[in-house]
Amino acid sequence: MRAISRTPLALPKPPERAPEFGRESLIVCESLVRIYQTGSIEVQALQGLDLLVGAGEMVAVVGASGSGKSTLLSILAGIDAPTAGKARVGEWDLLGMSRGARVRYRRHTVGFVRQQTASNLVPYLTSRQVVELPMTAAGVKARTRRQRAGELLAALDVADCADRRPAQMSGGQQQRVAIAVALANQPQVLLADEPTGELDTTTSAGVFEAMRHVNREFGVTVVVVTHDPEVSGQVERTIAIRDGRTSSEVLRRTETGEDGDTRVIAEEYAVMDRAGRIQIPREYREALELTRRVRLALESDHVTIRNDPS
Ligand SMILES: Nc1ncnc2c1ncn2[C@@H]1O[C@H](COP(=O)(O)OP(=O)(O)OP(=O)(O)O)[C@@H](O)[C@H]1O
Repeated sequence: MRAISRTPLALPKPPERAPEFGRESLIVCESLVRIYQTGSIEVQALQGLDLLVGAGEMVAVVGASGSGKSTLLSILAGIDAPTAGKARVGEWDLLGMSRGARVRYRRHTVGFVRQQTASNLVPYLTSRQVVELPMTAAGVKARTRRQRAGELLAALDVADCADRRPAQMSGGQQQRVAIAVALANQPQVLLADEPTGELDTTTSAGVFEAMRHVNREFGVTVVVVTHDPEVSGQVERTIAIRDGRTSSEVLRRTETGEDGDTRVIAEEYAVMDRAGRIQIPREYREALELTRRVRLALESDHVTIRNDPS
């Protein structure tokens, strides 16, 4: 229950019809719900998550273990289907897809890189062969396949690994080849679930730089789940998920000071859902002893939240 103080303000009239949520975005999740049922136990992995990602963006998704990051990525990858809500990637509505559409979506629109280096590749295939595999499935001609595989391996700095099998490569090289595989059919979106989780810090930085490179070079939109603050600190937008919902976002920009030095400015924002709900961080609530009932007041350019002394 909130007390809303009545400040006499002339409010602008709301538009007659609200614009469609995320109309301009490539990836749109709205009130996304995923419930897993195991026997009589129900787990709500996603509990009304909202997310917008624009074409060409590179974003990191962070959150505690069990917060729903992998579930979100599996849904975006077309591997898992949501229980309710809305999920759209480009033209594709991920809730109502037929089996055939799902195959086409996974083959052409998204590429997926997993954490386990070994599970991204095939032990008996060379890098060139494994990069060609998705193109063969898509009916790409042999000459084009060979040429594109060579270009991708070169772009990811593993051209020298073209004739090697996974066992003959380092973990970092394997993940670079895995990114090349994920990009084989020129997807709009590259999804990576903890792609550097099994790698040491230096190797992980190199693999992450390779993803930034493909984001810039090929314009592919990248969504990367990570636990690594080093990784999330290098993208312009980090989305934090808590209990199956988007809780906050950090935006980073580079600024050049008067001394000519460039520095990164990071600002954290709370995320408001479409119903107007926001989560006030615990330290703010504790500092002002905000408990169940608070006063909201509309000022000319901001809203205040105050403790209700009564
Ligand atoms: N196939 C499944 N069956 C039942 N419950 C599941 C399944 N997959 C995930 N869950 C549950 O859903 C919740 C979210 O899991 P998810 O793997 O998406 O979290 P996460 O943030 O990726 O965690 P981590 O960082 O540990 O990988 C967890 O409580 C998890 O136990």
